[in-house]
Amino acid sequence: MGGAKDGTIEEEHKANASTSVDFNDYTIIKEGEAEILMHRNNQVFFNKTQVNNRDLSIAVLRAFIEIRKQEHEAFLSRKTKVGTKASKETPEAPAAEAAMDSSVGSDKPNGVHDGNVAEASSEDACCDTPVQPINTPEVKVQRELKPPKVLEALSASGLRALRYAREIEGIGQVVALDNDKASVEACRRNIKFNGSVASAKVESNLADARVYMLTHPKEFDVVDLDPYGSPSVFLDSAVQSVVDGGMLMCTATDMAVLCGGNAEVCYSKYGSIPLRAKYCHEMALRILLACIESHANRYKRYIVPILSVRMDFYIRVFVRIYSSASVMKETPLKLSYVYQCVGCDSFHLQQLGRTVTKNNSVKYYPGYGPAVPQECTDCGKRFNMGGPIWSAPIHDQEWVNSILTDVKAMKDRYPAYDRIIAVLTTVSEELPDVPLFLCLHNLCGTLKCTSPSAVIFRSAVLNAGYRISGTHASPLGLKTDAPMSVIWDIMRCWVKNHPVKPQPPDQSGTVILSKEPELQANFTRAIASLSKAQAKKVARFLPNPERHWGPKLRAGRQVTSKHVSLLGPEAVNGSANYEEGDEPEAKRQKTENPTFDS
Ligand SMILES: C[S@@+](CC[C@H](N)C(=O)[O-])C[C@H]1O[C@@H](n2cnc3c(N)ncnc32)[C@H](O)[C@@H]1O
Ligand SMILES: [Zn+2]
Repeated sequence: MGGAKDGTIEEEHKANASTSVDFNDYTIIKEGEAEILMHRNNQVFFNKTQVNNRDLSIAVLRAFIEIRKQEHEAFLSRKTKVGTKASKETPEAPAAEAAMDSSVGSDKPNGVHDGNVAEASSEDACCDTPVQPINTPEVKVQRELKPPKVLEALSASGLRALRYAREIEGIGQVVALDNDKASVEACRRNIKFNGSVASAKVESNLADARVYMLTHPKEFDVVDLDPYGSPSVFLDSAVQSVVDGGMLMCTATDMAVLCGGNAEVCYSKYGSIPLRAKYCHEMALRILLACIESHANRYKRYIVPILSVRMDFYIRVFVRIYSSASVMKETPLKLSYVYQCVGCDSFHLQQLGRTVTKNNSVKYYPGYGPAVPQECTDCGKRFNMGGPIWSAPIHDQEWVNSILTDVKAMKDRYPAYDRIIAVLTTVSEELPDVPLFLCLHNLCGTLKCTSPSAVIFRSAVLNAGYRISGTHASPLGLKTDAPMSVIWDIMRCWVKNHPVKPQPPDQSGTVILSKEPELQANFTRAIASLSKAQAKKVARFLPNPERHWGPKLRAGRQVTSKHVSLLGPEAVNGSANYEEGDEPEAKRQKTENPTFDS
C-alpha cells in the first residue's frame, strides 16, 4: 500500500501544501486512504455517493493486477515451453513471430490474454498461422511486467486517482485528466496534499480527454471513464487508448435515457433503442456494452465483460479489450434485438448473426428472423422492438467470485463494504447466460391475481426442469431459462387455485387465462428455491444510507428542466433523490404506441 501512514501525513501535508494553501478556506474530505481539500465555494465536482463506485473500481483493479500477473506468468511459461521445444526442432525463430511478440515485449507488456485469443496480435497477424517459436531468454528479459498504467480520463478533484494510487498495491502511474481549469488546479493541490507517494504516482493534466486518448493509443492498462451523464462521446477514443488485454471501466448516469424515457436520444448516443420494461436497468447495461463493442470493432478490437452493475443512480461496466479481426467477426452472435409484448410481460430475443461450422471452417450468416409472429402467442397484442443489446454474459463469474473473496479479506479497506458485498453477492448468483428478467409482480399485474411468493414461483420453475435466479438489477427480478409459454402455464395453474375476478375480454390477462395450461405446475417447495445468500440471510439489497443519495450536476450549475435525463424527473421537480424505480419505465410500461418525445 502506498502513501504516508497516519501520524506522518499531517506533517507531509504541511510541507507539501501549506506554502500555497490557506487551510481556513477548505474542508478536508477523507475517503479510504485519500484526503482532498474542498474549497468552501466548492467549485469542483465531488459526489460522495460515488464512494460505492470508487470502492468497486478499487476491488476490480486489485483483481486485475493479480490476474494480469497470473496471465503474464502463464504466457511466459507457455512461451518458454514452446521455445525450448522449438530450439530442439528449429534453430531459428521466424522474424514475423518475434514481431508479433514485440507488442507484448518491452514497451507494451500487457498483451497477455487468457484463452485462445491470447496469441492474437494487435492486427491479428497470427489468426490463420500456427504460432511459431521465439527466442525465449531474450524475450523473457523484455517481457518484464511493468506496473499497470491507469488513465482517469475525467478526474475532477482527483479523489479517485488518489485512492487508486494510495490504496492499490502494485499500481503504476495514474494520469488524471480534466478539461476544467479549476478541477485541474484542485487536483494538483490534492496530489500535493496526499504526500510523496501520491505525488510520485499521480500526474494531473489539463486536457480534453478525447484528444488525449486519441493521441495515446494502446497506452493505458486501465482507462476509467466517469462522466456527467453519458459516456458516449468518450467511447471511441477510450477503446483505442487501452492496451490489448487492458481494462475499460465506464460509468453512465443518464438512466432516464438508457431506460427508455427518451428512446431517440438513446439511439443517437448509443445506437440502440431502449424499452420501458422492468428489466430496463439490465437492458441499459447491455446497451452500453453493445455500444462499447461497436466502437471497439471499428479498430478490429472486441470486449470481454468482467462485471456490469447497476448501482444507486447509475450503471458501471468493467470490460477487457483485445484485438483480433477473427474474434471480432463473432460480434453479431453476441448481440440481439428484443421483442417486448405491449400487452403482457413476454419478451423474446433475436440474435443478429449465426454461424455454420463445416469441415473446421466457420461461416458467418445473418440471424434467422423474425423471432416472433406479428401477434403475441400469449395474449395476441403486438411487440415493440428494442436493441440491439449485448446478449452474451455481462459478468465473468470467476472474476466476480475472486473479487468477492478479496473484498471480504480486506473489509476495513472499503468504506462502502456492505454495499459492494451486497451487489457482488447478488451478481455472483445471477444466471450468467440468461439476458434480462421477469418481474413476478408484473406477471400478476397482467393477470390481476394475487402473487405467489418468490419461493413458490421459483419452486414451480425449478420443478418444471428450468433454472431460475435473482438479479442484482432489481430486488423483484427473476432470471430464468424457462420459455414464456411455461411461465404463463405456471401462472395459469396458480390462478386455478387463486381465482381472479372476471376481466374485460380484450385484456391480455383474460386472453392468457382463457387457455388451458399444457404443463401442470408443481408448487412443492424446491431445495434450490432460495439462493445461497438468501438461505444464509446475507443482505442482497441495501437502502440508501441517507436522503439525496443521487447524481450531481457539474459544479456550480443549477438544476433545470434540461437536466431531466441526467437527474430524472424527481430531481428536476424539486427533490434530488433518485431512488429505485424512479425511471419512467416503471409507471409507463404497458404503452402500446410509445412516442419518442415523452
Ligand atoms: C463526474 S465528474 C468526475 C468525478 C470523478 N471521476 C470522481 O470519482 O470524483 C466529470 C468530470 O469530467 C470533466 N470533463 C467533462 N468533459 C471533459 C472532457 N472532454 N475532457 C476532460 N474532462 C472532462 C468535468 O470537468 C468533470 O470534472
Ligand atoms: Zn403478450
